[in-house]
Parts: sequence; C-alpha cells; structure tokens
Amino acid sequence: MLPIALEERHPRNILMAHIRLDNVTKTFGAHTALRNLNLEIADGEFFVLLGETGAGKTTTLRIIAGLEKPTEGRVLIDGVDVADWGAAERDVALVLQQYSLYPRYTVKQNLEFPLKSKLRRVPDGEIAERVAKAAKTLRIEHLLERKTDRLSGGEMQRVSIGRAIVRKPRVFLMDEPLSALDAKLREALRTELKNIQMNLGQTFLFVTHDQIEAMSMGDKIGVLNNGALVQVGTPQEIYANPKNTFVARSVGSPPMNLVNGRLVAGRAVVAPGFELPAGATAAGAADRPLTFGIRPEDVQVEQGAPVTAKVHDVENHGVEKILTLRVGDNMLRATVPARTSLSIEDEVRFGWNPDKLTIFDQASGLSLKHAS
Ligand SMILES: Nc1ncnc2c1ncn2[C@@H]1O[C@H](COP(=O)(O)OP(=O)(O)OP(=O)(O)O)[C@@H](O)[C@H]1O
Repeated sequence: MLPIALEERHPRNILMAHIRLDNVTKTFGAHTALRNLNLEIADGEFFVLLGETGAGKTTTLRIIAGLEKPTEGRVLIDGVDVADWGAAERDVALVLQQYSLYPRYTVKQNLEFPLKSKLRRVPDGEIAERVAKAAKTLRIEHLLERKTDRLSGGEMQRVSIGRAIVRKPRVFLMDEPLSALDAKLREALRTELKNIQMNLGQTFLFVTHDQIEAMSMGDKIGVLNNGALVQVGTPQEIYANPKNTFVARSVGSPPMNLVNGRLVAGRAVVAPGFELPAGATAAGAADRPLTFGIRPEDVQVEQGAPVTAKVHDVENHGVEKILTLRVGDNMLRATVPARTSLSIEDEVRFGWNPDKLTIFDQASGLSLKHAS
C-alpha cells in the first residue's frame, strides 16, 4: 500500500508543533551522550539549545528527527509518542552547518527538489508558488537561475533554509546553521532567521555553542552540559539568575566574575582587602566555602582612595571599555563607559550593589537562590 501523502496527513493549516522529550537517555556503547533529558518546546517557540562541543546537541536533534532512537525515554510531537514514526513521517526539516545542496542544480531546482518527491504529491502550481514565496522571504529571488556552486556561503545557507521552508514542515531543527559563516554575515542572518521564524510562527529548535546566538535569538534557552540539561529559561532569566557556576560562565561576554571566598562572622570575605558589604550575605549562606558572582557591568570602578585594585588591562570596544582589575590574587573584569580614562597600573577602588551578587555554594556550584 502506498504511504499516505504527507500533505494529506498534515493539513496545511496545522503547521505548528509542540515537542516533548520525556526522560530521554542515549548511549553509544559505554558512552552516555544524553542522560534523562526532559525538554518541552512550545508551539511556535524559538528554542535554542546551547552547549559546548560534545554536549549532546546534535544527538538531541537527530533523536527528534527520527534519525536516531533513544536508548530510553520518549519523544512526543503534539502529544503523540512518535517512537514508531520514521524520519519522513515526523515531517521535520533539518538544516545543517554544511549546506547539503545539489551543486549542479540551480537555486530554483534545489528549492523545488523536496516538493517533487512522490511522497508529497504537491501540484506544480503550488510548487512554483511556494518556491517564489520562500525566495522572497530569504531575498534570493535574483539568484533563482544560478547554479548553487556559484554562491557565497551566506547565499548557500539561505538556499538551505529555503529548502526547509518550502516543505512547510511541522518543526525546523537547525544544527549550527550559521557557524561556518563569517562574523558579519552571521550577525545579519541571526536577525533574518529570527524574523523568518516570527513571520512563519513555527516551532524552531536551534542548536549552537555560541552564547551570543543563543541570547539574541532564543525565546527560551536550554543549557546542555555533558548530556544533561542544566537550566531552561528566557535569555534574561538565564543571564540574571544562573542556576550554577557552569551556566554563569556560559552566558555573557565577558562572562560573570566568579571569585571564591567564604563567610567569616557573617561577613562575606573573598580575599584580603576584598570584603563584600555585610548586606551581601545571602540567606542560607552558612559559614562554608562560597563562590561570589558579579557581572562585569555591575562592577563600579572609580579613581581615588581607598585603593582596592590596580588596572591590569584595558580593552577598548568602541561604546565601552573592558577593564581587568587585579585584586590581590584575583582578576576581576569590569565594563565601563568608553569615556573612562584609565590606564594600566592605575590604582582604583571598586564596588558593587550587593543586590547584584549571585552567591554559589563552592562545592556543588549551585546558586543559593535556586537551592533555597
Ligand atoms: N554515532 C555515534 N557513536 C558514538 N558516539 C557518538 C555518536 N554520535 C555522537 N557520539 C558522542 O556523543 C556525544 C555527543 O555528541 P553530539 O554530536 O550530540 O554533540 P554536540 O553537542 O552536537 O557536539 P558538536 O558541537 O561538536 O557537534 C559526543 O561525545 C560524541 O562523541
């Protein structure tokens, strides 16, 4: 019996999809790539999975796409367990870092290709309509007759995304699609991709190791470390309230300052001459080794007595400067306005509003806010 055409199975007015991973574990021999992953991606959400190399990002995408089976756990699309569905039936589009285009075909032929499969049965008129619309959205109309081996990296990636868009999949899965592009193009495509997603209103799962991409594009970010999901939240939640020191280090450029210290007589002490105001002590912070976290933009730096630090380095970033301060054995980064005129070896005093501190348990790395 012929398989039911995808176009008939998923009526075109139902394009969105809700994805849930229930306790998914994936092992390759003795190696555990994913452990007890619980993940929920809402309809129409732009969800970014952020993780370092080997964290399990691609494995997660491949499991959702049906290219890999979980060792344990379930994948649900719109509430339905899709364990028995093959990749084609799941109707998800995977966009990869390497553009999988046909080099001898024109852009137009590349865009038409996914719709010409027998499984889809898309009428010719509709193929032309969808290709024209995708080309307009991606601003590649002028390239339609060009062979894809004559395109720049950015243009090729647009065509790859176009091949996903014309299919009208239920879900877009994107595996570091911008990482092979140069910085300027990456920035431009970040904004475009976000706009495209908002216009289509469809579910996007985008994986990256680039925290700037995650922060600027995601409605929600999931931070993956060593196959485990550490924290899920909006970019603002993740930035302002990291669950542990790993997440604190993963977002922000420069990252959060993390300095080890402890509480002595109710007063937080990081190092000699580096005492935090008494108000900085958090509820539940007993006398134990702690790590104090402060974002560089929350460090205030002034010239004059009492001297508490020396300027170790000054980086000029146009709108702002990033100072590295030497405080005893510790280095502290501070973001200050560009007009600040400080030079290496200048003596300064620094401080911060205690409300801006995040305090972590040194042994577990967990934020006391999340632990309480
Ligand atoms: N088919 C496989 N066989 C054996 N090990 C695998 C296989 N696929 C992935 N792994 C391992 O599982 C872990 C997670 O891999 P995965 O590709 O999901 O990571 P990633 O976060 O996408 O990394 P990257 O950013 O480098 O692509 C890695 O340690 C990897 O070596």
